[in-house]
This record gives sequence, C-alpha cells and structure tokens, in this order.
Amino acid sequence: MAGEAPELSAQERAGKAFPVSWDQFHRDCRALTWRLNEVGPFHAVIAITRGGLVPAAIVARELGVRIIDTVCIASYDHNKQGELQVLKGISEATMALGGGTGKGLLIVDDLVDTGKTGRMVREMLPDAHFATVYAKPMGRPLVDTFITEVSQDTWIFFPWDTALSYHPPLRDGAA
Ligand SMILES: O=P(O)(O)OC[C@H]1O[C@H](OP(=O)(O)OP(=O)(O)O)[C@H](O)[C@@H]1O
Ligand SMILES: Nc1nc2[nH]cnc2c(=O)[nH]1
Ligand SMILES: [Mg+2]
Repeated sequence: MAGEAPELSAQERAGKAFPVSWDQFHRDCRALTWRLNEVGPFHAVIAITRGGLVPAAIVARELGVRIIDTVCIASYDHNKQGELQVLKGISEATMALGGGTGKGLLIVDDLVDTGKTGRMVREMLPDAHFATVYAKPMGRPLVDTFITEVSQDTWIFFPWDTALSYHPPLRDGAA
C-alpha cells in the first residue's frame, strides 16, 4: 500500500552485525568439540542443512565419527523466516542407530535463533544431543551444548555467506 513502510527483514530488525571469519568459525567448532567429547561417544552426527554442514564436518572429524546424516529444512528465504519445510528427513538407518528416539546421536547446527528449526528436529529425535556453535536467547533452552551466545538483536554473518569488500573509514559515516 502507498506510504506504508516496507517490511523489515530479520537481518534488518536484528540491527547488530556479528561477522564470523573462517578462522574464528573453525576455532569455535573446535571449542564445541572439546565440550562434546565429554558427553559422547556418539554413533552418528546429523547436520541440519545447510548451515549445520560445515560445523558437522569439523565436529565429526575431531570426534572421529564417520557416519553423517542430514535433515534438510528450509525456512529463511535469505533473511526472512517463513513456514518450516522438511525437504529430507533422517534416514531409517540413522533412526535405527539411535533406537528410534535419537539416543547416542548428535544433531549439529550453526546456530539457534527463535529455536523453531531446532524444536522441529528435537521432536524427531527427543533423546539426541543437540549442539550449535552460536545461540540467541530465544533458542538457547533447546540446545544442550553451544559455544557463544549473542543477543537476540544480533545477526550472525557466516563466512560462506560473505566476501571481503571495501569498507569506508569511520569518519566518513561508516558504522
Ligand atoms: O532458530 P531459528 O529461528 O529456526 O533459526 C535458525 C536456523 O536458521 C538458519 O538456517 P536457514 O533456515 O536460514 O537455512 P540454511 O541453513 O539453509 O541457511 C540457521 O542455519 C538455523 O538452521
Ligand atoms: N546467517 C544467519 N542466519 C540466521 N538464521 C536465523 N538467524 C540467523 C543469523 O543470525 N544469521
Ligand atoms: Mg540452517
């Protein structure tokens, strides 16, 4: 409608930016594994795609786990969350490894924000251990192990979504 302010994306509403480099992300995934090593062993790792693929690879490598499955969920279209859609569920073989409830399985994602995605996967595997690298307060109660908490009004920029670019000097009005 004319004169109506355009709807803000989740990223615009967030306000604060938290850019993460590959180096930092790798370090944070290793720190996560140190904690998970106290909780395991795990029969398999389940990555919530796509964001969970990178931490799942690092965590599985460090823990020596070679069975990796995916649960493919689409929700954010760039930066606006819509209805959650399960595009691929957990395989029967992985379900059997977790005794049908997820016992001894490790679910990995890059972050929890509102917790909607995590809640959906937890419902599929109530006894699995759920780990994320980053957590915002709304999603935090769903996660068993995480490394860094950021405020709800922060948007995390992952290295696979960003590129190096020119940044104007602060005195020219850059944030
Ligand atoms: O706690 P929530 O509010 O549900 O948000 C967290 C989810 O959002 C992002 O995934 P996204 O849906 O953007 O898909 P992607 O992993 O394919 O980028 C992130 O990787 C988490 O999976
Ligand atoms: N990249 C990214 N995706 C998200 N999905 C939900 N919250 C976030 C966030 O802070 N950063
Ligand atoms: Mg995701």
